[in-house]
Amino acid sequence: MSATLLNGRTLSATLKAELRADVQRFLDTYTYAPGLAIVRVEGDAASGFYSKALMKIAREVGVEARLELLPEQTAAQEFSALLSSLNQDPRVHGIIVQMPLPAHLPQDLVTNAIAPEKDIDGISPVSAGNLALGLPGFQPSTAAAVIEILKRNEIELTGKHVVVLGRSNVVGKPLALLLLQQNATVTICHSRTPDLASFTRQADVLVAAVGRARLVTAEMVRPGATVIDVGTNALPEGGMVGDVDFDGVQQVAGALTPVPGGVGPLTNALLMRQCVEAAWRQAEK
Ligand SMILES: NC(=O)C1=CN([C@@H]2O[C@H](COP(=O)(O)OP(=O)(O)OC[C@H]3O[C@@H](n4cnc5c(N)ncnc54)[C@H](OP(=O)(O)O)[C@@H]3O)[C@@H](O)[C@H]2O)C=CC1
Ligand SMILES: Nc1nc(=O)c2c([nH]1)NC[C@@H]1CN(c3ccc(C(=O)N[C@@H](CCC(=O)O)C(=O)O)cc3)C=[N+]21
Repeated sequence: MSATLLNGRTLSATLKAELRADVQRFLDTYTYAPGLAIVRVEGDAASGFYSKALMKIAREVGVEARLELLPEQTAAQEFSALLSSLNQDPRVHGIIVQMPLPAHLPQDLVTNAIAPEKDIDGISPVSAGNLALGLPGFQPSTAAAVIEILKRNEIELTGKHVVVLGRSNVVGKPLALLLLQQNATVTICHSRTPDLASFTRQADVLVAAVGRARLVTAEMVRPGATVIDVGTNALPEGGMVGDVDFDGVQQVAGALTPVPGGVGPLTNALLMRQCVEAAWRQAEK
């Protein structure tokens, strides 16, 4: 047996086409483009790649993006000052702060400093609270991408057992909440979970968001299950693999996302969608 590939690139192209049309409607209505600010503190190589990818997709859909690149040593005060000026800038509708940040910048200071209406990656406590309560607000784009890929491939979630590997604030935890909203039965596993395989083998849908290359092997997957690989792990020998052993797991899974070309491209498209959504909401106020 060989799993159906869930292609994130074609899905991302579809979303981009939808977004271009939406941005055009916005431009026809308001004469200025939706604006995005990408805030990156130097130091983490992977998020450098992510910034470039976001600039590119913004250009493709017509969002006006600017990159605020700060040196690694930036003081907390300076960082807050930048965020508060972006909060007040009427041409900036969405703000994304690239994670991870250097350890000297307190996480709560940063997340609290983003105005909730501009928090398009859903990292602030207000956004997280809205998500937990089922109120409208912005969702972390990676978690939203996982839901989108399942929905657009018509993979049923109601009543299904979804096992999420990883409990981070950007992926695992918000994803579990979104899955509950979709009426799934959700199990969250993490580094202290003993005998991971005993949980993963029960999954109708298995999501890996761990950051360990090829952690999920074929024996851990129930035959026919859907497997979503969020992991992006750079290999020492070059190249990138997911948290799933693709070659082995594709023999048993019913459907599987590749890395690259799976969740990643969709994450970027969904962040852009939330930015355009933020622009509409701010313009209509
Ligand atoms: N494609 C995309 O758009 C994105 C991809 N990513 C990728 O997704 C992966 C996860 O990212 P992120 O959530 O930020 O990572 P974090 O490092 O913040 O969280 C990893 C989670 O995995 C758990 N974990 C670690 N080792 C194991 C193990 N051996 N068994 C079970 N659970 C384990 C940790 O448990 P504990 O809490 O106990 O420490 C933690 O909850 C990374 O590869 C990252 O690069 C991230 C964001 C976007
Ligand atoms: N606030 C915040 N939100 C994030 O969502 C966030 C972040 N910070 N910091 C960095 C990580 C990383 N991340 C990725 C997004 C897309 C790809 C992606 O498009 N990957 C291509 C890889 C292309 C290639 O390298 O070949 C793919 O999977 O096909 C990867 C990684 C989001 N992150």
